[in-house]
Amino acid sequence: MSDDEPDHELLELLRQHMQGKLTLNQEPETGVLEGAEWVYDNSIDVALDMRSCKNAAAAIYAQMKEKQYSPATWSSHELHPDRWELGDEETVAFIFTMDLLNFSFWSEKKEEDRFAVEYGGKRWTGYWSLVAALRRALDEGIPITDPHFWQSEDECTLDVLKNVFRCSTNEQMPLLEERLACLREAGKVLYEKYHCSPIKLIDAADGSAAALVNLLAKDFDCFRDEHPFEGRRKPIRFLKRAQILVADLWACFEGEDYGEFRDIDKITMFADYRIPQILNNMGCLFYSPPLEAAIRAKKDIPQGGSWEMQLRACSIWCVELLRKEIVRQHPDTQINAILMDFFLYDTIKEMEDQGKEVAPHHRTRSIWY
Ligand SMILES: Nc1nc2c(c(CN[C@H]3C=C[C@H](O)[C@@H]3O)cn2[C@@H]2O[C@H](COP(=O)(O)O)[C@@H](O)[C@H]2O)c(=O)[nH]1
Repeated sequence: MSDDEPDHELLELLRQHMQGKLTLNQEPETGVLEGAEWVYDNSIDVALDMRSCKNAAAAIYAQMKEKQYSPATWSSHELHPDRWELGDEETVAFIFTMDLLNFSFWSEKKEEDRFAVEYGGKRWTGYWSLVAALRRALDEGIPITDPHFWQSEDECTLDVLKNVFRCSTNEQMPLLEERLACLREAGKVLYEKYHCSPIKLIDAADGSAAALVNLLAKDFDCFRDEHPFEGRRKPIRFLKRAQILVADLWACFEGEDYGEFRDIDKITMFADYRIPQILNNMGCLFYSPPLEAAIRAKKDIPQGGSWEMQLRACSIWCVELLRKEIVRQHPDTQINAILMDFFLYDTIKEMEDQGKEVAPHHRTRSIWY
């Protein structure tokens, strides 16, 4: 083709693009933010206070800077492995197992009677009791992070899991049967689709955080945290444990190797029962009187109900608005929704440890968070 001849192929591509017909290899999206905004726009029992959000954004930024929050903060927690301690493969297996079971630790018992795990000379409750129990099992030679073990109905039994989660009080780890079902399903899916290896699953996402979240939601029932909401055609996607799994990999590996994701900033806050609590405490999130009364009375808030969906979605949207405000005030910041979430979770836990008076978190018993 001589220089003065038009490149018809390029012109055709351009024409298709101008007509919106050209779909370049578009990066995947999880749809979590879109769903959260939709529910926020249609919420009547949960709302945001924009003045408090503006003040909170400045306070969160200042405290995160002061505490130097970064991906490395994750491994600084005593029970979290850093990537060198267990080696890459076992670290990935540990994080996958942890976030497969990372749900519903709250208890109505008094502090001394609630489920707790003794490990490393300390008493661990809540999320940390899970991490401590997994470490203790590995120390005792129980292959609790091995998908082959999870599949075995002879080896990985409810009694074995009761032993893994044994504790010194008379309260059992909540939803133990459901946790066993998660392990069993994950073992089966990993065997059928990923050569029994979480690393093969990560490789299949080809460096995209959104793709990995979508793969987890597509292939594993127990990660498919999406639910219908009043009149909306598509389910609302929270994908909390799928997202926190990607976030924990990113943080533990500090954005390298099995933690390297080019679109990590697409991960949102993780819709659990702690972040709504601290957002409410900060005045950012507030409730209709009946919902406020139900939460303060520690009433059961049914999973999938309108109240619970509004709580989770509006919390995601609130953190997104806080993040945008922080970026507006500090355009060069590395702070993303993951680090904000980690900070908010750690903060509410510190406030509780210090005995600070905070309103209760909402009570929903579910495998999703
Ligand atoms: N949104 C959000 N939810 C989180 C975490 C974590 C722990 N992440 C660690 C990793 C890095 C951070 O720095 C943390 O040290 C647990 N959870 C959820 O909370 C609940 C447990 O509460 P409690 O029973 O009080 O321990 C339960 O639903 C659990 O899934 C988080 O980070 N964000």
